[in-house]
Amino acid sequence: MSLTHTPFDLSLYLVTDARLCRDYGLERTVAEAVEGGVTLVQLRDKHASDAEMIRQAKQLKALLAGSGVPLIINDRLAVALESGADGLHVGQSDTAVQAAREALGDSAILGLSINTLAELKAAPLAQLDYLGLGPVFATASKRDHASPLGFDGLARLARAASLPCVAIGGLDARHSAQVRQAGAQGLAVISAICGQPSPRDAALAFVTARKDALTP
Ligand SMILES: Cc1ncc(COP(=O)(O)OP(=O)(O)O)c(N)n1
Ligand SMILES: Cc1nc(C(=O)O)sc1CCOP(=O)(O)O
Ligand SMILES: [Mg+2]
Repeated sequence: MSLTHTPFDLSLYLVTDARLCRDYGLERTVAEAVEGGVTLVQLRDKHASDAEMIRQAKQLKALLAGSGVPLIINDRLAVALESGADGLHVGQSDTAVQAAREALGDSAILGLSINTLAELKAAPLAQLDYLGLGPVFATASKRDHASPLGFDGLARLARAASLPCVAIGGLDARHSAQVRQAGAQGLAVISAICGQPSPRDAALAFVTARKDALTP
């Protein structure tokens, strides 16, 4: 199947946590992070109702208009459908990929979390646009996360994957080069941006690290 989805760039993928943003607030965090160089945003909120998340998603969609940065919804298919977001990210215990693809259509960006080669083997890759590989390291940002992969485990998964991959879990700008050497296209982060004194500078640090890694 050939998917005709919205273009997206996995280089620096911000996954939000409104509680972690504290006084700075979700919208200001996202706006500044995009100024700093975030290329994709995922609205993730384990506490909000669907209605609240739809409201937040619509606000973020308006804020991102014209930036070229797509908005992805974590877990909730109904929110993705109702809010006009650009896509959905599901985990192994969320809505099945096939059902999500059928509901969202071919233009939506659809991502799946992967922690093991068995999960990768079982994944319906033709229905997907990207894979989230993690956690690379243990992290306080996700309760009951799976076993950390380290860079070797990340490389094993990225090598075996035939889709673009983004690494997630315990990452900061210092890990940019190693993540790319392991074969992932980019880094997905929560706490390295949300709750930082300047989300803009925090995002910029990833961009600088990437440029440094590319400079001979
Ligand atoms: C880019 C990206 N990768 C992985 C995840 C984790 O998804 P999931 O396993 O469903 O866990 P929750 O985020 O729902 O707690 C992600 N959200 N984004
Ligand atoms: C949302 C999420 N998913 C993970 C996975 O392994 O699938 S790790 C994670 C949390 C990432 O947050 P931080 O950048 O603060 O470590
Ligand atoms: Mg999930």
